[in-house]
Order: sequence, then structure tokens, then C-alpha cells
Amino acid sequence: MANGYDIAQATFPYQGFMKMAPHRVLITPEDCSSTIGTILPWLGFTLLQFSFDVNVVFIQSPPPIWEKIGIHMDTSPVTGLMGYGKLQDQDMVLTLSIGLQSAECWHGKIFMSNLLGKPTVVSADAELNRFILQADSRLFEPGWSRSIGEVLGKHSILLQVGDAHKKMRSINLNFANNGKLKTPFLRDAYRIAAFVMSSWKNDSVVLGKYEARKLCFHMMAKNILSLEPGTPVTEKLRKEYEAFAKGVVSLPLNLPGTAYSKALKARSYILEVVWQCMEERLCRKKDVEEEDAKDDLLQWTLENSNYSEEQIGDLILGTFFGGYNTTSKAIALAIYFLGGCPKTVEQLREEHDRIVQGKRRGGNSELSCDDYKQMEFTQCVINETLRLGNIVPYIQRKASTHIKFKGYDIPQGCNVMAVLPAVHLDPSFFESPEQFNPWRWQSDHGIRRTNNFMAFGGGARLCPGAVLGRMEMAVFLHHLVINFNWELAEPDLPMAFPSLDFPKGLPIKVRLLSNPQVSM
Ligand code: HEM
Repeated sequence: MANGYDIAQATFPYQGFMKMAPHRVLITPEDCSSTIGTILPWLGFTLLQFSFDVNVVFIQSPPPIWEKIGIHMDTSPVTGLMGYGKLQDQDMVLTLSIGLQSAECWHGKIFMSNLLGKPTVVSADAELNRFILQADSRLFEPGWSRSIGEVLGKHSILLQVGDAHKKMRSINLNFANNGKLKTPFLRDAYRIAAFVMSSWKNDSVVLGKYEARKLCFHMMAKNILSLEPGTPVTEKLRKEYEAFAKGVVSLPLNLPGTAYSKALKARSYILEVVWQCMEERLCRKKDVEEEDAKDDLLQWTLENSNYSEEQIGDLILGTFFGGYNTTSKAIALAIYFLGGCPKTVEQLREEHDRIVQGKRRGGNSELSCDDYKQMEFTQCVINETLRLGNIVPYIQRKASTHIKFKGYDIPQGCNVMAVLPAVHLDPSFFESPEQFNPWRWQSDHGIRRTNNFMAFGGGARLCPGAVLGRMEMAVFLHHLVINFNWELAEPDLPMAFPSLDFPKGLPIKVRLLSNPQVSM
């Protein structure tokens, strides 16, 4: 790849699923019942899931014994729940599960395993993944883990089926509709990104992960509850949301100190804030003049749905989670990838400098919808970040009925896990998949389209915030490249225990460009 940057050579651990071709799956059932095959994964899994902070420390200092016997925990988002290693020179992958069979054998791209004690069909196959995503909702229902249901709430959109799902989805689609993207969202993202970066001092170190989270949090807080950045209520809510987000994918152990129990506490606090906002709005409703009415998700839902207090709470928590967690991780990953790829930054900067010059000529200061449309290379960078980054590494469903697919039987009631990175990192779909290469997305007709790109899911549950998430990423990158140079202040690899994160917060050293393009 002429322009590509080889992430693999930059010790970026994203190779996990590429080892998964059937002929490389060599562990036999007998090996599975060995001590290494059962105790280690079990122990590993328990510890890893116990608390996110413990996870990170644990992974960063693997016991030397692991190295000796040739097992290393794969810290890649690709194999979030799995350990990968070599035993007697044979590749093996162990699924880490708490069940009777704590280790399973891998047999090709579609296989049965036992995850968290539940029989699960794991699909690393592009066709089956598409089938799962696109299938009629009568075939598959949501199969997310208990922690998701309990932390996000029983009315969460991720758990809804049939008409209840359609109804909640239409509220989400209305929230993130294209019309809003053109004006309020673009304006808010522009201002909030400028606000976030205005505190970056020349030659200082900032934590990229938290800076990205600030943008995404404030975007959601403003457009969901009309909360402005910087107020005490917003800041307290932001802290609680961090705890909440960490517990969504966690072992449902309600013991003091676990990510799960912290998330449940945070959930109660956030719901109190939401309900208080609701009450204020309902009390003021009659007195408020039409033009003073809030234009946010809460107001829209109050006026246009017959949802209960509980349903509104879960809707808001879910939209917040969807909009805040994923997009901020995508932005942090983009900062990380771009930091190692100066050619991309150069081309990105050219694109954004051109936009800024155009704006100056037209006498505008903020970004317009037409400016956004010109960000073609930026969209390639975003696609590539999402392909390689795999922020949502898998999608969980449950077979509602007995399903046959290409000679495989999926029993009714069985969990199904569509592993998205397996497709995104498959060399038959993406040449040199381990390379961060935004140019792969360019084509003579604009941005290349492929049904092997599944970062936003697909079908009836396709992410309703995809366009909004992309726009936030683009606006953040706009401010970043036209104002700053940056580099990693110290090594910090993205890890996936249990969900993608930068253990040190992605410390980057930022330098103001000598001719920054906008005043912040
Ligand atoms: C880069 C950013 C994002 C990524 C990678 C992403 C990814 C995804 C994926 C893969 C799904 C499908 C889940 C499934 O099939 O069960 C999904 C669903 C969802 N996303 Fe996003 N998302 C992003 C941004 C956003 C934003 C900004 C919002 C907020 C408006 C949002 C709200 C949602 C909601 C509410 C769902 C559930 C949809 C349903 O079940 O019908 N997402 N997202």
C-alpha cells in the first residue's frame, strides 16, 4: 500500500481474528479439558470482568507464567472476550466463559461456543453476519447480556422488539434526523469542539480520550436535556455518566466496587436528574410561551409520545449512551491512528484549510452544511477508523425460532454473536486489513461503498445516530487539524476489556500551529 501506514508494525494489537481461518484452529477437545484450557480462562475472565480498573492493571502486567507457557491475553478490541495464544507451537483461541465448559474449541468461521455460560453461535462469517443484521425481527430478538438490560433499563431500545421497538426507534430517528444535522447539530458541534479545545495550551499534554468525551457528552446533554456545558449540574452528570458507561458491559456482580454496582448507582442519579427536568417542564408547560419551549429530545418525547416516566428515563439513558460512548471512542481512535500517520494528517489538513479559506471568502465563520459536504477525505478517515477500530465489536441476538443457514443449524433460544471485526479485518475484503489506510475508501465515484462495512450494524436496528456520529467526528477533526499538531506523549494502546478503552486516557502533546485557522 503506497500511502498506507502499517499499524501492525506500530505494535497495534489488532490481529486477533485474522488467525481464525479454519485450518489454524488446532486445539482439540481433549486440550480443552486440560488445566490451562479451563482454569486459566476462567480465572482470567473473572478477574478481567471484575472491575474495569482491575482489568487494565491485570492486562498490563501479565503474570510471567503466562508468557512461559506461551499464552498471552490478547488486548485487542477484536478478541474482547477471548484469550489467544500458542501452545506447543499450535495456535489456539480460548473463549473465556463461566459455565460448565469454560473453554471451547474453535471450528472455522461459524462455531458453537459457551459464552458466560450460555450456548452461543459465534459468527465470524460476513454472510451470516449480514443475515443476522438484516433478518426479519421474527427470526432474531435482542440477546444482550444481563448487565446491559439492568444498567440501560428494561425499556432500553436495545431490548425492545416488534412495535415497541419501532416506536422507540422512530423517536431516535426523529432526534437525529438529517434536517437537524444541517443546522443545530452542526452549529453545536462546531461551538462545543471549539470550547473543548480552547483550554488546550500550547505544548501541553491533554488526555485525548476525555477531550473527545467532553464533546460527545455536551452534544448529547445539550440536545437531549438542554443542559449547557460548564454548569455544576452538567459536570456532575458527566462524572456519573462515566461510571454508568463503564458498567454497561460488565459482569453483573452487584458487589461494592464493581463496575456493575457503580453503574447502577449512577443510573439512579441520572434518572433523578431526568425526572426532575421532566417535572419542571410539566409544571411550567402552561406558562411557557411557544418560543421559549425547549427544543430537545425530552421535550419532543413529552409532547409526542404517551411514554411513562420510566420509559422516558430509559429512552434518554439509551440515546445518551449510544451517542456519547461510541462516538467519543471513535474520535479517540482517530486521534490515535492519525498520530501515527502524518500523510493522512497532511491531506486532511489540506481539505480543511480549503474549507476555511472558502468560508473566509464567503464571510462566514462557522461550518455550514455545504462545508461539511466537502469533507470527502475526512469521511474516508472516519470509515477507516471505524473499520480498524471496531468500537462495537459484536452484536448479540437470540434465535426466536430454529434457523437454518448455509447448512448450519441455529437452535431456537440459542444466543448468536455476530463478530464484526472478523469481517472488517478479513484480507479477502480489505487488502492488508491491519493497515490504517483511508485511501482504500476513495473511488472514482466518491466514497467506496461495501456491504462488508458493518460498523453501524444494519437492517431494522441500523444505528439511527450514524450520520450524527460521523458529523461529530468530522467537526472534531476539523478543529484539530487546522489548529494543532499532536503526538502521543507516552505509549497508550487501545484495549478491549471489556469494551474498547485507552488505559492511560490517550495522553497527547499538542502544539498550536503557527497560523491557526480559527480563533478559539
Ligand atoms: C461512531 C459512532 C457510532 C457507532 C460506531 C455506532 C454503532 C452502532 C451499532 C453497531 C448499532 C447496532 C446495534 C444492534 O444492532 O443491536 C447501533 C445502534 C444504536 N445507536 Fe449507534 N453508533 C454510533 C453513534 C450513535 C449516536 C451518535 C447515537 C445517538 C443519537 C446512537 C444511537 C444508537 C441507538 C439508539 C441504537 C439502537 C438502535 C435500534 O436498536 O434500533 N449511535 N449503533
